[in-house]
Amino acid sequence: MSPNTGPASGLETAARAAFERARDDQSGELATYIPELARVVPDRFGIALAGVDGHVLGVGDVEVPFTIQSISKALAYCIALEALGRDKVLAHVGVEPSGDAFNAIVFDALSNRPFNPMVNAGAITVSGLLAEAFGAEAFDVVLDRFSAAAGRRLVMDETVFRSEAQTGHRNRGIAHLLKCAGALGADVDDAVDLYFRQCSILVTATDLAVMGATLANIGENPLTGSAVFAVEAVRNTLSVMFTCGMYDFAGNWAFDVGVPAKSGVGGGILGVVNRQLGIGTYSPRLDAKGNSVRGIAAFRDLTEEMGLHVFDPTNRGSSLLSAYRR
Ligand SMILES: NC(=O)CC[C@H](N)C(=O)O
Repeated sequence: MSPNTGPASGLETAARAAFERARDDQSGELATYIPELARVVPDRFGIALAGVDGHVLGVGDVEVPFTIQSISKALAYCIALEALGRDKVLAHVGVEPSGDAFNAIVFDALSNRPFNPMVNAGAITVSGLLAEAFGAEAFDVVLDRFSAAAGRRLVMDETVFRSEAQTGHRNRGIAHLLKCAGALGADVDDAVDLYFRQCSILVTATDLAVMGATLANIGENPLTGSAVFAVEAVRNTLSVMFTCGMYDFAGNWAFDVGVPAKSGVGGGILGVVNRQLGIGTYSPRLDAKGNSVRGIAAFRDLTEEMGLHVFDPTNRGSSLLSAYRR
C-alpha cells in the first residue's frame, strides 16, 4: 500500500488535537488474560484516518503492529454473510445487543442462539460457520479477505495465537455450550482454532483505518480499487457494529460517538463514518469493559470536533474530503 498522504487539513488538525489531548492519559490496564498481550509497550498511541477518496493520514504510532482480536469479529461476520447468506447466518446468531461483557456465558433464551456476532459466543459461532463452509481453507479465506480490506498482505502472530490457544478455556467452554445448545454446527476445536487464529492477525492503526474506509466505501477498498465485500453484507455488518460493536458500552458509544465501530483487547478500535472515512486507533490500555481508553477519548474528540456522529445536524462529512483535498 502506498498511502496517498495529502496536505494538512481540518481533519488532520482535529486528529492531532485529539492525540495531544489524550496522550498523557495513562489510565486503564493491558489485557493479561492472554499472557502474550501483557508484553506490549503500554504507551503506544496512534490515530489513523482513511478517506473513501484514498487519502490516508496518521498521528503517532500508526505503523506499530498489534493483534486485531475482536475487531476480527466484524469482518468475519461480513465474510460469513456473503458466503452463506443472511438467513443461514441469522439461523445461528442473532443481531440483538446483549448488554453483557464480551466473554459472557449467556445465550438468547428464546432462540438458544448467541445474542450477536460481536460478543465471543456469537463470533465463535460465526467462525464455526466459516470452518464448516471452507474446511481446511477457512483461515486462508479469512486472511486473504482481511488483507484485501487493509490493502496489504497481513500475517498472523504465531506467539499470540499459541498463547490464547493454550489459555482460552473460557472460549472453549463457550464453544462446548454452543454445541450443546445446537447453535454451533462445526466441530468445537475447528471453530475455536479459527477464532483464535483470526484474533491473532497483526494490523496497524493505518490498516484499521483502511479497512474502515473499505466498509465506508460499501465494500470497495479505496486505495487499491478492489471489491472486497458485497454491499448487502456491509450494510448488515455496519448495523450490528453500530448496536453491538462496543459490547456493554455500545449504548453509550452510539449516544456519544455515533459511528459503527468495533474494539479489540489488543487495543485497537475500528470506526466507520459511512460513505466518508475509516478511523483506526491503537492504544493498548483498556477500561473495565475491555475497550481502549485513549481510543475512546480520540473517537469522542474527533467525532465531536468534525460533527461525524451519524445523527449530528452539523455533520460536515460531505465537505470533509473536499476540504482535505484542498
Ligand atoms: N474482546 C476481545 O478482543 C476478545 C478477543 C479474544 N481473542 C478473546 O476471545 O478473548
